[in-house]
Amino acid sequence: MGSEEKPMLPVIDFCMEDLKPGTDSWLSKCRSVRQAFEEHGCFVAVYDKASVDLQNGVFGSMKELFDLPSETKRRNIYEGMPLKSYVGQIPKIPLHQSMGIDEGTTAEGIQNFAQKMWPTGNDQFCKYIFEYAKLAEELDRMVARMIFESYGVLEHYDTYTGSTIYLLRLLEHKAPEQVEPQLGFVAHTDKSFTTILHQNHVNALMVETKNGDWIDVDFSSPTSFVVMAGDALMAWSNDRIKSPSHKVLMKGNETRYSLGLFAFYRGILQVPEELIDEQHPLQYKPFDHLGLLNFTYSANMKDYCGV
Ligand SMILES: O=C(O)CCC(=O)C(=O)O
Ligand SMILES: [Fe+2]
Repeated sequence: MGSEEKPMLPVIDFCMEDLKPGTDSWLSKCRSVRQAFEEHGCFVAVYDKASVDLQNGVFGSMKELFDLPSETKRRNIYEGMPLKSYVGQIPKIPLHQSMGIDEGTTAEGIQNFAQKMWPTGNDQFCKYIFEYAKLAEELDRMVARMIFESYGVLEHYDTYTGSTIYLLRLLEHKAPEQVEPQLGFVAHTDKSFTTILHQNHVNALMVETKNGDWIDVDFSSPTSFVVMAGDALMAWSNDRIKSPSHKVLMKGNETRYSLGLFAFYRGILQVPEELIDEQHPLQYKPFDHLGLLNFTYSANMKDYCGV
């Protein structure tokens, strides 16, 4: 009994009306968030703030973007910064295309990006992407507060959020060319502090567990978001939280659109004293988080700032 059950990520509900700091439900969510991060490095958040109009608008806008000619999409270039630039037509992962939007939660950042793609502007695109980014940012802030609070270092939270910048990545994965599942995006860990993922109804994300199994993540519901720990949260937490390896494996015959909101700290991050003890000796030197943006997906945190 139960042995055939598929492994699943923890699901944490953020929809409650009274989810406010100081309440009992808030404290219990803080504990759930910490536990999910420590056990899996990620979880599915249920967050019902996106209207049907916003959902349709976001995924419709993404289709319009990725349907642009390759020469146009290549205008989104940041020299030496693979996380921000246009990625596409890569022989190893032909189904994958992605675009980064720098300062992706600001109207200006989104408008600058849209200007590169549509020289006469695209108000609809900007409206929907901005509205979505704000909502994902709100969820990220709430999770960040819960992380700081659950480790007893809430006083660092304001400094942290005051210095966060967000990179928004828009991704398209085409259906596989054959019947067999095909890799959409290679296994990697994120370089962010936290990442918020959202997608259309097409599931394809897989996350590696601590014992090396791969879990299929179902977040096909419009109210589901994946919250994932990046390498910077792993280092900040002194390895209490591990950034999980994840990849995209495409099946079926539909195009998948997904969005990743990556939180980066502008400045030096370091392990709080409270998180260092005999069982958890210091693992990382203070590090410049934005410096990680220049690294590729294969960069290793221990090489960057291990003690
Ligand atoms: O498309 C997804 O769900 C995951 C994308 C991802 O892992 C990334 O952009 O870092
Ligand atoms: Fe990722």
